Amino acid sequence: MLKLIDICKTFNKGTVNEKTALNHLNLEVKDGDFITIIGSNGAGKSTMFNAICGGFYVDEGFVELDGEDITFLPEHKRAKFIGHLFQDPMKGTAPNMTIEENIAIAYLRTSTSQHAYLSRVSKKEKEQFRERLAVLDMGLEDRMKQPVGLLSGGQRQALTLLMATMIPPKLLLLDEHTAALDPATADKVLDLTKRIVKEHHLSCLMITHNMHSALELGNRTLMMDSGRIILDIEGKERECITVDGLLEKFNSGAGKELDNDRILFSK
Ligand SMILES: Nc1ncnc2c1ncn2[C@@H]1O[C@H](COP(=O)(O)OP(=O)(O)OP(=O)(O)O)[C@@H](O)[C@H]1O
Repeated sequence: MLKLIDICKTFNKGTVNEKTALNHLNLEVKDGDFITIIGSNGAGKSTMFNAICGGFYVDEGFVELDGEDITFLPEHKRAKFIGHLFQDPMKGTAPNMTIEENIAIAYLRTSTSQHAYLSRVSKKEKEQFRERLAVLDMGLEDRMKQPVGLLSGGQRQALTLLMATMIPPKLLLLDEHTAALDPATADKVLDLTKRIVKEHHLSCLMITHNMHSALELGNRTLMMDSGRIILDIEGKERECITVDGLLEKFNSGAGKELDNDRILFSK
């Protein structure tokens, strides 16, 4: 459903700070794929997500989604069908607006109606928001009139996930979305992620620095280095591989040892 074809992206071209972040990268995501992504520091993982969601236009190559060329579609238009979560729980929600208003904005995001105003969200729709919030099991359904800025990082990340999937996106991008949370909260948000992805049969790409999560979640794992995908495993090969085996594959694919301490600590 998603195709990245020969994508190149270089930052600060022609200066001493020139950096090739994506180097002829190719990827084909099948409908319903839940892909975990792991890689060295500065491998280009977040840049690949930006290429997909339109954070910038790529220098070379094409981005196709469901057969449509979206290479030059602006980010705000792609946001109608691509959900994107970041490591920072403060991103993705408006802190001074209430939980209810934030959800309403997410709900109206895909609307093409000229009358899609917050004030037009009906009582019945608000009741649906409440039901969805209750599923998070964080008591947020009783705090709908409170500003989002009062929530903890974990509550905010769970809410952002709910908002990104309120109207199921064609593609969900998760950029280390649990990395800033304490372990117990991170587990809760990961569980929720699994449930939501399964419930809506979403196609999902998730960057993680946790090698166990990379192998346990989803159906396919990519490893990246120097702007390229150096390993792409699924099926039996993925089922049988251990964390050490994955590291060995990285070393032989990249021709060097993995330099990401956060990943190595999670081993
Ligand atoms: N806007 C930018 N301007 C200049 N250089 C950038 C920009 N964004 C990314 N880079 C550089 O491109 C390279 C790839 O960065 P990217 O953030 O995609 O890596 P990553 O794999 O997500 O890394 P990490 O795991 O360390 O977060 C890095 O060298 C980074 O410094």
